[in-house]
Amino acid sequence: MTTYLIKNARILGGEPTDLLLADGVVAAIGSALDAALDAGGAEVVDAEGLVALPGLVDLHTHLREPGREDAETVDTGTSAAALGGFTAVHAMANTDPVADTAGVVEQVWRLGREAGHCDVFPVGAVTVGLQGERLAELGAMADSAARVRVFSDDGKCVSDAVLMRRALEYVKAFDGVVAQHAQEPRLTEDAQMNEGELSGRLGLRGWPAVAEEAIIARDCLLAAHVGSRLHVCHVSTAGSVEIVRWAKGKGWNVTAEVCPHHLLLTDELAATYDPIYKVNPPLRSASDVEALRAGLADGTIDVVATDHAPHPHEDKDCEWQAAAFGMLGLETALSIVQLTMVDTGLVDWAGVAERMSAKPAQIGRLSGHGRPLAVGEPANVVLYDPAFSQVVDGTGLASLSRNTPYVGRELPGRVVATFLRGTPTVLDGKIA
Ligand SMILES: NC(=O)N[C@@H](CC(=O)O)C(=O)O
Ligand SMILES: [Zn+2]
Ligand SMILES: [Zn+2]
Repeated sequence: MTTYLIKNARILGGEPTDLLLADGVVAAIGSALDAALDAGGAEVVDAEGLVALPGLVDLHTHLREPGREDAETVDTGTSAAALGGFTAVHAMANTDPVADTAGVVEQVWRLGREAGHCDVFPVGAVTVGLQGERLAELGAMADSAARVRVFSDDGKCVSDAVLMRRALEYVKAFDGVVAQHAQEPRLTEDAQMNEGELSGRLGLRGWPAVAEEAIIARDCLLAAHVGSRLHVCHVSTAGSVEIVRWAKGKGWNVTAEVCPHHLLLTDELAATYDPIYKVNPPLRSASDVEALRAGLADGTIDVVATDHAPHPHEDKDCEWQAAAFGMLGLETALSIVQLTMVDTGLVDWAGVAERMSAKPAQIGRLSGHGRPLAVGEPANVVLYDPAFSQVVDGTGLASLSRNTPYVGRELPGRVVATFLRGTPTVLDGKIA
């Protein structure tokens, strides 16, 4: 196994130092590590000007395999993840077949290992076939080789309160968590965009904030009632932030995520009628964006999760109403977080590491990820150039799909290298 000597990296944005990666761990940190070169030899990586972060962990990725390999595969999706600085992703269960059995989650987990770009932790469905009728075999998925700890019907809401309660109760046995896609179905029938003055003007059916907030409030109460762990997917409104803040204030075991696109983009983009901006939950108002940034900065929202949702062009290049919900996220996540949270002074690089590595790993109960960059820890490392800037053209993506909403935008930053347990998955900004 090759040893890597990373020269002059700024760990969490601090002073330049060297890191020696050997045998899968961070073997040494400091200056004068060149002795490693003389003894045995090491590959040198020049990290002058680069920030070193612990490998990023995504709690919310759609890899589409099995079933929609025309949109993404485990191989292409995890390539995109590595290029985005991720060393672990949680693969959502809304595949075909649905990941609602030990067999399917083990298949996805194995495909991740074979691809080798990052660790894949399958999310198990809460209900059989995401149908919201009866609980899936949560225990068998937890006990499988895939060791599932996160359960979600994402794409659909577990709207039945009794089922949600049972799921919350059940996952306690193995310290699991239910990740809820908070969308009250009756309030969002045929909903197309954020409900407001603009949806009326554009003639697109509105998606009211209360449809999200009502489910979050209910689920916080349910989680408290049964003493279980709730995670709220893709929080998108100021009111949702308030409810999560309230639940945390009560000491309840509730965590929440926000997506990069909800930290940057607003519902005004729907006026283009370009379905590239169609996403679930919808882009909201500028004041929601502000509240989401503030909530992420003060810790009310625990993590950034991409909700990377690839769709082939025939499902996106069509009329707004007919188009699929969802946008790509893995390859641009860190840049969007730099733009919206770091360059605005809301969080520093240590804060980014907390929200994109440590906390998501903790919520997913991953032991080998989200660890600090310290001697003896797994060598999961991202080298990132925050001074870089580029206009996104969208052609060089590793994802099989092309539905990124950032084409034509100037974004800061670039992932230069990613290491998974000491082995590079990305070098010079390319798959290693
Ligand atoms: N976010 C989306 O707009 N779409 C997701 C489903 C989801 O995350 O709810 C998808 O699977 O395409
Ligand atoms: Zn969702
Ligand atoms: Zn999703």
